[in-house]
Amino acid sequence: MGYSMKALLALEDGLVLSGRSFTGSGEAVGEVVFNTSMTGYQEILTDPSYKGQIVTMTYPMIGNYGVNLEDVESRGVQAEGFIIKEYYAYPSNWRARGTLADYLEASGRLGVEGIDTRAVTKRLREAGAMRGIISTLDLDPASLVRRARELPSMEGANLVDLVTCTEPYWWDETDAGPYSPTENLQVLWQQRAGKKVVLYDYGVKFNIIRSLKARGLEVLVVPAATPAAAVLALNPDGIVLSNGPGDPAAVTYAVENIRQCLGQKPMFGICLGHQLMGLALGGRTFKLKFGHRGGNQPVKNLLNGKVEITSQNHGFAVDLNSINDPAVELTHVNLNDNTLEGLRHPKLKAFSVQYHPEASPGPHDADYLFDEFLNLVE
Ligand SMILES: NC(=O)CC[C@H](N)C(=O)O
Repeated sequence: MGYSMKALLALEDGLVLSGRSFTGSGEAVGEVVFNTSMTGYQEILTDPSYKGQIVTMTYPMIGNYGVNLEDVESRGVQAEGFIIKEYYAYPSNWRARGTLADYLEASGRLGVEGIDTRAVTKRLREAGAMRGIISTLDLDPASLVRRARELPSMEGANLVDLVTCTEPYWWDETDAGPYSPTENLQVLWQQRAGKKVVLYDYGVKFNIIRSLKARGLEVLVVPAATPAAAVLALNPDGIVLSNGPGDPAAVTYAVENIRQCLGQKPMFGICLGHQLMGLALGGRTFKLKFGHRGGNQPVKNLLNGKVEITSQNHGFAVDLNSINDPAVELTHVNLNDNTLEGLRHPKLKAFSVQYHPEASPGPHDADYLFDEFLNLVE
């Protein structure tokens, strides 16, 4: 609060806009993407799928309800930086434990306000997602644009390795970490009874795990590179493939593990997990122009004709025409651009969706997918 330090935003196409830091001095680099959610900034900032990205919000005022202890989707802020129109520094909410500015600053993340984020969004919609920089340290527009152009592309980037857990752990709401590293997988597995599923952590949002737990499933979270053989040796009741950052095609070891698990156990993939399942089924992924991020994406369920309003955050997609296996059914399609939103392989008891049934933030229309997974498990 009280900061009025000048900050610049530069995009690789040469656009440079001037704003102010609301978190002190700093800099962030990454792919600049827009999110159309009206609320939920804390869930968005802590979603590991935003690794490598600077997020801008189309909603014009951010910070009004502060930050709290519950609305976290991982153990910290994951987005590289945050760009908003107007920061509101005096939170009003009974759950608030602090301000967004302090939260970002404590994580070493730069937040910039005073940017016409709708203009930025229009630019990204026209040109596609772009690499960019926000900075209070380098205020030379030409230098910033040059540096933005030198950043690595999101295409081909394996960012899963940066966000997956390092050791397997059982999820408890009260203790999302630190993870207990000592047990081997088999010993850990025996610690719990009941229906147990393994969740491959590619950068999981906590609400996926909470949604599984709410249905009575025990969830063992395992590092992304855990070999399929080690997972199958546990004889789990099901396998969940989480969301995560970066280019799915770059996570080749995950595709191979999923291929080995398919048909062995019921499987459910979400977002990156869906893309990886698509690849494992022989499909292809590609980068969308500017992606889908927000809580208002209309998706048609082709099995029952119903339209769901969904929560989304992705820049890549599975090519609808790339899966030749006739046993694979397309189950969901995006009504804005007709891209693939869901598929299933009934014989293999596997299904996946590109969007986020766990919401957080966003509508709960697609919550039923967790029930469908529970049915497969049972
Ligand atoms: N939320 C996710 O899992 C994102 C998947 C992938 N990183 C994408 O951008 O498409």
